[in-house]
Amino acid sequence: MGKGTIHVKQLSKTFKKGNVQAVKDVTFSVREGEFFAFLGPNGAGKSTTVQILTTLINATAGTVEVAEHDVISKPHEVRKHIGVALQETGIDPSLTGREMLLLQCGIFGFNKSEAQERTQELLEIVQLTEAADRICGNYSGGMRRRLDLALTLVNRPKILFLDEPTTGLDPSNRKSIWEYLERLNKEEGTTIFLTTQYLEEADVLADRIAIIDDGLIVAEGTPSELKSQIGNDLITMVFASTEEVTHAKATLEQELDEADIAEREEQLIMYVQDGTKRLMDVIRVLDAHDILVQSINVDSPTLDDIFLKITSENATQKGEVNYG
Ligand SMILES: Nc1ncnc2c1ncn2[C@@H]1O[C@H](COP(=O)(O)OP(=O)(O)OP(=O)(O)O)[C@@H](O)[C@H]1O
Repeated sequence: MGKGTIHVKQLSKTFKKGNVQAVKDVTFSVREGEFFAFLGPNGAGKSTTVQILTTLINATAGTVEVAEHDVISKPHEVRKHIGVALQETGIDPSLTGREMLLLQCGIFGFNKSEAQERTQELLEIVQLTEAADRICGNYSGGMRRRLDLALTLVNRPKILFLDEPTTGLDPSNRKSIWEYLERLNKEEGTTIFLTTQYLEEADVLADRIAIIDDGLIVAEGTPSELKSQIGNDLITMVFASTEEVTHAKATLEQELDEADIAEREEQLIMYVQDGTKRLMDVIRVLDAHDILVQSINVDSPTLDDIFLKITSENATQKGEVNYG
């Protein structure tokens, strides 16, 4: 236990409007000082979960404890220990960056000199010292995100919630946000709960990842645990047409025991434990059946592969279309 922990049990949220079940019986915990990523496509239920965890909306069912307090019965206690940066920033375009920060310090009860000191410190952390006295309305998207991050850090929160903090940013701005977050997590021990659609972001930053799809957690683990779930290697085969792909898949499944193969456009992806050894079998089968393959490679899986595999299995189980 500790102020930097999150415990979520059987959390569900149904929006009456449209009768949308946005979150379905979700259970997970985040440890003190952990960097936790909630990874999922558009509409998966990430923002809804963040809004419940940060006391902004109520759950339909389940229990949520953040910083050792129940979000329903003790929302004010929870808010004392958290920082929240949502997708829409709460920045007033007519104020300067410095004014925004001073205002935020005031909200948290800092006196004038404390507020000035903390503001200067935060401007330096997010590298906005030079732009501090310009109005926020003229800031670039990246600068606005950095200011937003600084605003969430004013009260030195034990837990920081970030809802897609780098969506829409260019690679260099994304990288600098990553660096601040890593520093904050490593040096200050801040627990970070981050939602993202970017696999690379979760892979680079997170100690642990939960993959959410259609309101359900479909996988959870460290980046390497998730990668090893689907085999150590991938054999990727490219064919000239989708008919060839379908024919090759059926043939390989018939000839090779327990072949785990997915279709993706003109490609077949085969999940295997030992890629180099299995490659020989694959070539032998394709050759024996006169199936022409345009290219064939052995690679290690990325989180992208895991994501596609898991979410397509989830869709198949529900009888929806496969990604193939
Ligand atoms: N206030 C609301 N009223 C009705 N439905 C809602 C509301 N907010 C979200 N939803 C629905 O709940 C589902 C989950 O939405 P949510 O915003 O949590 O997804 P997300 O994973 O954050 O997506 P994105 O990456 O696009 O932000 C979606 O189907 C969405 O349309």
